[in-house]
Amino acid sequence: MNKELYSPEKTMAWLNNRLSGIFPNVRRLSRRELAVLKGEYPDLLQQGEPAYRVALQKCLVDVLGRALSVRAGSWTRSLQETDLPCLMVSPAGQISLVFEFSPTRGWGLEDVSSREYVSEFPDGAEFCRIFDPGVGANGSFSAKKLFKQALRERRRVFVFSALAASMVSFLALGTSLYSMQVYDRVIPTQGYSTLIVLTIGVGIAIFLEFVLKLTRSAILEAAIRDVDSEVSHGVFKRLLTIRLDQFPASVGTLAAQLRSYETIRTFYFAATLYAIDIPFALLFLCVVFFLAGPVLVGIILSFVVLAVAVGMLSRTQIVKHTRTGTASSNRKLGLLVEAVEGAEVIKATGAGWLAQIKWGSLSQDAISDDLKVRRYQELASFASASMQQLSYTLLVASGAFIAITDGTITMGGLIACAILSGRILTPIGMLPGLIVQWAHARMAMENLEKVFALRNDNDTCNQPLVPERLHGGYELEGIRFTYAAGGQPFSIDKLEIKPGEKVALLGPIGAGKSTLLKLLAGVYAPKDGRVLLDRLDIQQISRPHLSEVVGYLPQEVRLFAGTLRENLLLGMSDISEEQLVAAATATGLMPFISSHPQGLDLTITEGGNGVSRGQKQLIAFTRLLLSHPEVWLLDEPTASMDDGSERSCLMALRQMISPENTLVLVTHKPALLNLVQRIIVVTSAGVVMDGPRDMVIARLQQNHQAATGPVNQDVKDENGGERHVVAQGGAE
Ligand SMILES: Nc1ncnc2c1ncn2[C@@H]1O[C@H](COP(=O)(O)OP(=O)(O)OP(=O)(O)O)[C@@H](O)[C@H]1O
Repeated sequence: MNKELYSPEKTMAWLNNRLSGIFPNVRRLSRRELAVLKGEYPDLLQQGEPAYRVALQKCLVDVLGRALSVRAGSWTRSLQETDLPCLMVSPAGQISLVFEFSPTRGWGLEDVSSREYVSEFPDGAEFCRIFDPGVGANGSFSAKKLFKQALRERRRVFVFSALAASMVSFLALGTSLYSMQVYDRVIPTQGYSTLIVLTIGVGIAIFLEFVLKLTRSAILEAAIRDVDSEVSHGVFKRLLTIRLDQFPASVGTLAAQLRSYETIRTFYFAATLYAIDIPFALLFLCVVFFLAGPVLVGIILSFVVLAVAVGMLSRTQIVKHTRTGTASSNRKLGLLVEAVEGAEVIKATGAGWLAQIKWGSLSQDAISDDLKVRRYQELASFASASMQQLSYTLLVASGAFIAITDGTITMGGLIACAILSGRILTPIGMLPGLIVQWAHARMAMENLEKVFALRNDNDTCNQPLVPERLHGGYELEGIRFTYAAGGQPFSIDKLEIKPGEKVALLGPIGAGKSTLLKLLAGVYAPKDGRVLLDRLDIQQISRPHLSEVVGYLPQEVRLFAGTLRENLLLGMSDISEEQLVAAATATGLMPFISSHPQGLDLTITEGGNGVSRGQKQLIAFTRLLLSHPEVWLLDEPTASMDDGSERSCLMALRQMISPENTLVLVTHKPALLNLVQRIIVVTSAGVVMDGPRDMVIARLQQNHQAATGPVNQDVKDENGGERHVVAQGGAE
């Protein structure tokens, strides 16, 4: 037995490499993350029965797939060329990757230690397709692809649905032919025994139809749940990979756009089921033709034309009003979010009435469009119901007329046609509603595609770089960056930061210091020019890898709902309790943790409510210390701290930042300048001063004195010594 094939550690490492090689947007897990996953599979795979190993290997694929954010399809016993790449588990519990099919060499198989071509798979082997939801062949995301992929995966459900629909239709045919037989044969001949047999037969048919419908509905429900989970997974994944500078300004619009996948999913299912039912309506139409001739078929076809016309007419109006209505309701949602988050300011400034007026006017717009959409929807549904009744009446009247005048239709035949017409007219009557649903789904898809069209992290390269080690040397040349909302572009002609340099960025408010820091963190991409980190384009370095190496502490600290411990360990998995306590002690967070009865399990509510601004900053700071980055990018890290906390944080930074680590610091606090040897002064015109710390401070003070007279304010630095405040606006 080849033990390597059963080793979860080796299998995971091998699959991790192979899958991230196959799918351009799949990030390779770090050794640390793999170690955590592996913890779930203590050498169990090497023991046990083959069947047990097979189950564990499947579990391993599932867990690893979820961690890598790829999806494993359902396990099957057959394999087609179109299903590649896929994973195979042999009956002995060996896992292999089926990577290609060659007409001459056969199936390409690879496992932990070898590669080979085989013409046949071992008996009882099981396969599962591996795919990246929403990712096209060229690595591009598209909402349409995401849905198509999810539905294609469940094509078996639709095949079953079609089969069930065909059986239900034949059973329905039985019910209508039963009426015909009763009227034409049983009543004239008084055939009681025939009546009993026919009635029992129809009773069984009705029961079977009921069971089939229940089964079909349960299977479809499961498929809807699966599609929903897959699509929502893909949509959320897309949200997480949008590059930060691409995020739309309105939260309401973005949330509504992302949520719209539910409308699309509902339509896709309704349309697919409708399409499955249509051939059977045609079958019934043929039966009507044979029983009653072309006149009755003509009446039904006229109803089809009218139903489509009603649907299309109302669709145009619905699209128009949905478009304007959606914009208003998105703005309403945005205002709601703003009002909740800014409740403090609204109360303090007494601006509630202004928000109320805005809310009122947006509500009016939204409701008036909503009502118009509703009106056209109802118009379509009432018109189709009336037309359906009219067609039925016309059908019966014409049938009766034919039966009286030339007798080509028997009474039984007419009754069978009337029953069958219900089966044909009902789906046709649903057509206007479906057309309306299509209009909504198309708009939802348009909105979702707008989100999918936003640029994402690492979208300039197919296989993002994962360098073994980054030293933190930056080179920026010809940088030009503009916010999507517009405004003055931020530009830098040339800037170099050597590995291990400790730099402060100073400048007046709104000069672009935070923007520059985000460019250095790689979360923003410049419009022109490139930010190079260790000579590599930072946009080509894998985003998750960059997050591990580059520690970026933003100005606005955001905590997430959960516990304090979860917030401190965000994105990290192998931090021990001792390390956590040591970091919290170093930053001065420990007294806060100890003073609270829940300690590290303190509940943090959505948006980080429940802790003060300074505490939030301390938590974020402690989190950064725990992550041990190579490059430290700090945006006013102590802005909300008191002197004591600031001193603790400064000491912690001194201890943690090694001489090899690069530090870029934005600050308005003089005490922090003790950490750096170089100062870069930035204004809206770009870099205006750059040099050794003391020289730049001296020049800034000279500029300040020249502008305002010799007024210098002295403050104590972190060690209690006197320092001069650096004039932030002095460079202007
Ligand atoms: N999300 C945004 N959308 C549009 N413009 C923005 C956005 N964020 C910042 N700006 C603009 O970009 C410019 C630079 O902003 P930035 O936050 O980088 O300045 P800063 O030097 O860090 O200021 P401060 O010292 O106040 O933090 C400002 O004029 C600001 O108005």
